[in-house]
Order: sequence, then C-alpha cells, then structure tokens
Amino acid sequence: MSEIGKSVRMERIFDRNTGNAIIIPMDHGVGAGPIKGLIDMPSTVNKIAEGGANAVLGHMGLPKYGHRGYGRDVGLIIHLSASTSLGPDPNHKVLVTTVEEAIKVGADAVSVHINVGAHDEAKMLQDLGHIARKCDEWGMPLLAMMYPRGSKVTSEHDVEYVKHAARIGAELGADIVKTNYTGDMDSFREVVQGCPVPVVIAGGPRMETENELLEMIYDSLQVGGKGVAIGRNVFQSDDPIKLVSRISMIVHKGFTPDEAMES
Ligand SMILES: CC(=O)[C@@H](O)[C@H](O)C[C@H](N)C(=O)O
Ligand SMILES: O=CC(=O)COP(=O)(O)O
Repeated sequence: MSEIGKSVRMERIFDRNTGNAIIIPMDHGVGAGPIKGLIDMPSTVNKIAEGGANAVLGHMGLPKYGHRGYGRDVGLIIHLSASTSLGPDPNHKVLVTTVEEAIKVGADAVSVHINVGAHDEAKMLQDLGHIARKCDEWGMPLLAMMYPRGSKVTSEHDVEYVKHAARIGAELGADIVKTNYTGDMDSFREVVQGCPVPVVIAGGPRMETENELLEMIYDSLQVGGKGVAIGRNVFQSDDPIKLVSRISMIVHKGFTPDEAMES
C-alpha cells in the first residue's frame, strides 16, 4: 500500500514526462540565518514556482512562514536534518523533525543530510536507516543529501568519495540521492552508474557565472543525472524566475546552455 503513496508523491517531485526534477532548497535559514533571498519566503517561493521548479525544500518553517495560498503549485520536501554554522561541528547533522510531522504540514517528500566521513557519521547513518524505515511505512519518498565530508575526505568533489556517499544513500533506503557534481561527465557517470536511485546534483556556493551553472546542469544530465537541488545559486540570483526557467529548458526540454541563455 505504501508503495502507491511513494509513487504518487514522487510524481509531485519528478516530472512524470521527463523523469527529471528541479528542486530548490530553502533550508539555509537554520544553517546560516536569514540570508539574501530567504527574507520574504512567500515571494521567493512564488518566483521559484513561476519559473517552473518542481519542488521546494525546507524545514518546518517553510510551510509555516512561506506557504502562499496562490500561484503555481510546487511540491514540498520537508528537511528533517539540521546543524548551524555557529555549532562546534556543522557537519554533525541531527534529526529535528519526524516523518509524521512532515506529513501533517503536507509534505510530498522528506530529506535528510548525511556527511559521510564526518566525526559523527555513525549516528547520521543510524538516522538515515531509521528515517528510511519510517518513509517506507508512510509511503513518503526520501531524498538523502549525501556529502563526503571529514578528515579522510581530501576533496568533496572527488569521484571516489562522491560515488561511495551516493551508494550509501541508496543502499540505506533513499529514493533520491543529492550529491556533488564531480566536475566532468566521465567521473559523474561513475557516480550515476554506481547509484541505483535517481541522482540530482547540489549547487553549493554561488558560481562565477550563470553559464557555468547551466553547463554543470547540462553535463550532469548527459551522463544520467536526473536533475538538480540547487538553492543559493537560484534564490540569490538577480532574476530567480528567469534562471529557473532556463534550468527548466535544460532539465525538461533538452536545451543546451547556449540555447537556454538565448531564451
Ligand atoms: C512554500 C510551501 O511550503 C508550500 O506552499 C508548498 O509550496 C506547497 C504548495 N504546494 C504550494 O505550491 O504552495
Ligand atoms: O540544504 C541545502 C541544499 O540542499 C543545497 O543548497 P545550495 O545553496 O545549493 O548549496
């Protein structure tokens, strides 16, 4: 029975025609505070929705303070993990919301953040397994943000670490994995081929140019990536509506970055 629920909800995150997704995380208010783009949440959500995003992702405060009650509908992913930049170890993510609480606010999916290689990796892995079981029980899709981070991780974009982190997410029950792009198509192909669930790429800090962002997105799709989960690069851009629409041309219509930029 719960498999039906997962299927129905997944279609609110992934376009049922293209099988790809544009997810815009807006959970930074916990980790980093009220940063640019996250002051007027309903307004930012509306720009993202009007641009053509499939879903927004955030903590419980997102529907509480960001629900619009108007405009184009988008999926809602409730983020269950948290840490802050003020804490002794921002890599130590703890669970602050339950799957049941996410259901009560209308979540179409939930997400957790796992830093593979971090000091508290063991607890985060336990949390991933626990939430995965709960999601299976409730028919709730689980997006796992799987980042290689820790004393043994020399580069967060190294394919050996990234593909390992992505595989962990799938094997421990995630329905979707979000992780870093590895910088080139050949290496990212290894990440996708080693992960049996859809992989979407993270954005990270602001890129120098919009074209650089669109190129990364386009390249990831050429080797099997299934979309994006990009926050700051979108909601801190000068024109989020325009940027999301360009990302949509690439993710859902197969445009090249040049074609999208010309639109
Ligand atoms: C911003 C929110 O958390 C909600 O409004 C979600 O976006 C859900 C709803 N589908 C919407 O599109 O407004
Ligand atoms: O939780 C944050 C994300 O999922 C990614 O946000 P970013 O701003 O694209 O790094």
